[in-house]
Amino acid sequence: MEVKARAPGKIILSGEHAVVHGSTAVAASINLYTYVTLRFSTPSDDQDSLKLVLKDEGLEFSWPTNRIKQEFPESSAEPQSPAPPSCSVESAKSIASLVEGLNIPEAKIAIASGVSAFLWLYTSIHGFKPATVSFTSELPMGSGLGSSASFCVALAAALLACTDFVSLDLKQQGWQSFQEKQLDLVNKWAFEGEKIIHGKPSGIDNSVSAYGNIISFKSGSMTHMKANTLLKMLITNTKVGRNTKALVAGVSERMLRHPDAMAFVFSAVDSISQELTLILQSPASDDVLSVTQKEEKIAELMEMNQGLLQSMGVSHVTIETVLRTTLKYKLASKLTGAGGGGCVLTLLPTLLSGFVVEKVIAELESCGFQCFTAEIGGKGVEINFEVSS
Ligand SMILES: Nc1ncnc2c1ncn2[C@@H]1O[C@H](COP(=O)(O)OP(=O)(O)OP(=O)(O)O)[C@@H](O)[C@H]1O
Ligand SMILES: C[C@@](O)(CCO)CC(=O)[O-]
Ligand SMILES: [Mg+2]
Repeated sequence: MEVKARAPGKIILSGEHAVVHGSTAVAASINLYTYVTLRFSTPSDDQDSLKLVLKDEGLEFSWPTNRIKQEFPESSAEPQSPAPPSCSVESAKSIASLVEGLNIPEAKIAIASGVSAFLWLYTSIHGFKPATVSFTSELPMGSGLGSSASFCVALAAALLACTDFVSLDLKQQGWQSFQEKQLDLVNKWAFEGEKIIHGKPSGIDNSVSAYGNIISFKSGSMTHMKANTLLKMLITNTKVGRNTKALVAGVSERMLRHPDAMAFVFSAVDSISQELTLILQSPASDDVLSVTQKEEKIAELMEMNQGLLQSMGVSHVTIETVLRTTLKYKLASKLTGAGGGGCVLTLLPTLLSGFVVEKVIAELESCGFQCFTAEIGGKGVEINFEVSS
């Protein structure tokens, strides 16, 4: 049996980091995906191992099923429960031992946390069943666009689609969506994977990757919004690599050093995200004046949020360069995702001429950055049972 899943990346319009500490954040899916293909081995394959293929990295890993059984003697080849367990200290040790033997090249060592999340989700759902699981992604990894969450959501979706916990139409052609209850399950499992990669995720990234659209998220509860206001964002990748786990830990340390001041920062971010939620939920309008007024408010909220992100210590010299460059064209920008490098959003107002957009992009790209646009607020994770020839 072969199944494919794809899960989108995301942009955070407001509230990253503060959301980890209970503030509201607003995020939207983007039309860049991580794809996974899962194929269980058949007796004729004569394959008694679990294979992981990371196509973009040119990496392939394999674990004999006996080796997995040795680390997880309690696991079975059939899924035991629909509810995701959290990775215990014992299981984390077993996973570390399975990852240690892989000899991941030093330059690609960041991949180890993704491999660990893979092993945890796979063995928790399908035990030691032999299979080949391949990934490819349109998202730049570790750049603030939710590559880790889309990796976990796509994987959880493909794994659960092959269990009795989720019923899908195996004969339907092309991509199909999950029902709400099934999405809840996929999202819960993906969150466990994100915990392995991030340490302390808020859950916003996996939620927006699972459900799609635009969501306003606070302490695990969310309001789903359709994109009433058509937002056009330029995404600039500074190409400075960073790691969400370390950045989230850095903000928590600052919180411990300055609890009162940071509580005000988080509270200000909460107000910004709530105001943004109201703007995005307000009825769509064809009237140019009201569209422009909305965009001006959104631009100002983005600038205020960026200032607060700076005070959390998660900006970066390259992010500041993007901010300065876009400000020359009177355009508002903010970092998106964990910051520390990665991607920056710039609001492109409806009335902005294509000529100006081209000039901004040219100037940003002359600094060595990479610019692109993406569609915002599309579908979440989907599944496909078509067997490719
Ligand atoms: N396609 C993939 N294959 C393997 N591992 C992946 C893949 N995508 C993401 N990962 C794992 O996720 C890590 C990047 O996650 P991280 O949370 O730091 O960045 P991000 O998710 O891209 O950005 P943000 O969390 O700010 O949105 C990678 O180092 C790797 O371990
Ligand atoms: C930095 C953070 O707020 C967003 C990363 O995309 C972390 C999280 O919410 O899990
Ligand atoms: Mg991430």
